[in-house]
Amino acid sequence: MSAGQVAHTGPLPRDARIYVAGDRGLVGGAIRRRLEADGFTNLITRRSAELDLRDQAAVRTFFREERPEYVFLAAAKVGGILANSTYPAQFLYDNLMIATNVIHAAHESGVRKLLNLGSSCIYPRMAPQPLKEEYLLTGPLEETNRAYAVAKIAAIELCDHYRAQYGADFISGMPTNLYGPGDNFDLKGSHVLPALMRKMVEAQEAGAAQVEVWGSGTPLREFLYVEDLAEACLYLMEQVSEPGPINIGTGEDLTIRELAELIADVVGFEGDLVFDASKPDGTPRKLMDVSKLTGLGWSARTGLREGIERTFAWFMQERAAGNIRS
Ligand SMILES: NC(=O)C1=CN([C@@H]2O[C@H](COP(=O)(O)OP(=O)(O)OC[C@H]3O[C@@H](n4cnc5c(N)ncnc54)[C@H](OP(=O)(O)O)[C@@H]3O)[C@@H](O)[C@H]2O)C=CC1
Ligand SMILES: C[C@H]1O[C@H](OP(=O)(O)OP(=O)(O)OC[C@H]2O[C@@H](n3cnc4c(=O)[nH]c(N)nc43)[C@H](O)[C@@H]2O)[C@@H](O)[C@@H](O)C1=O
Repeated sequence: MSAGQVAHTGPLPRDARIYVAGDRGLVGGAIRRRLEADGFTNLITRRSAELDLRDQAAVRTFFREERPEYVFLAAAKVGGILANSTYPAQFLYDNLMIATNVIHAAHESGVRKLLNLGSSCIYPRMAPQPLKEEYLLTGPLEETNRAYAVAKIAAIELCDHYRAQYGADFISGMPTNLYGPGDNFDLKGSHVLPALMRKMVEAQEAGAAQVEVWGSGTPLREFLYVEDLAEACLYLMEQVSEPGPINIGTGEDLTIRELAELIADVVGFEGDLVFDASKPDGTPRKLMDVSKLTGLGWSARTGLREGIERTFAWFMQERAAGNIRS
């Protein structure tokens, strides 16, 4: 195949060999469930304890032996604002190694198509809003997640250069902040939505009158339900073949204070919200411009309240069963 002749679009065969990297996580789990529900019969998965994707030799052997035809790259070192700013070396190293090893091995072993997942934090901190794909690399990054963002930008570059030089059909989706069943509820490592949900449930049970919300409450964030994201990933894999990031979001945002109030309403927490200004706010706003993806034919369907209600139901059920990650 010559460079540039790289488009693999159209429905994936139901018996295609598909590797979902990171299938025990929030995103990979939702992608695996989506594929199973759609009748895909030949899914390949590995836990990190079985295959450490930072290990180049192990990754190369895995791809040689398993010969996946399609790859959803949803394995990464991931966390909220505190984890990102406390462990920048690990966020940079792990994510560079995972992306480099998987993308290179996918190329070497002849993978037909790969979807690389990044994040909205790749865009400059003070980029105009909403964030268009073309704003990539036009200004300085947000300090609290610069290490993670640099690794995610490197992964986009790998996909684009392997496409240009080798004709590899590797594409990159950039989701906004995600939430849903399977999320990380560990208060030190998690993102804001699961953190506030857990804090409010625990405050209610303890009869506490207040819950602590980090920062000023004024930053704006956009939230996409992870089952919508999984649908978008399959859509991209089947319908889209082009270089550069493709934003995946809802195109709507709200303040952290508004988010906290909405979660309190769903959970039934009636106490006070106390804002801890000693904790970082992070990026003031990162609203995705999703017109590229909507123009290609996909848009999100789950409203924020509905998504939070479903996540809350899942959280309470899994918590009762002792299955919550923390
Ligand atoms: N959560 C969010 O809000 C957002 C996430 N994303 C992107 O989505 C992708 C997935 O994130 P998410 O599902 O939230 O993350 P999770 O932390 O929920 O899951 C991460 C997954 O990666 C696997 N993993 C981590 N390190 C390694 C390793 N060294 N070797 C093999 N597997 C490893 C884990 O495997 P195991 O469990 O077996 O250890 C786990 O299955 C990431 O690329 C992230 O950037 C983008 C935007 C927002
Ligand atoms: C997905 C995305 O996720 C991260 O970026 P972030 O959007 O800043 O992430 P966050 O969800 O942790 O915080 C959002 C906002 O919410 C506030 N906040 C209030 N109270 C809590 C709280 O209890 N926990 C957390 N985590 N945040 C809280 C917090 O102070 C901040 O203002 C990066 O990892 C980045 O790399 C990335 O890709």
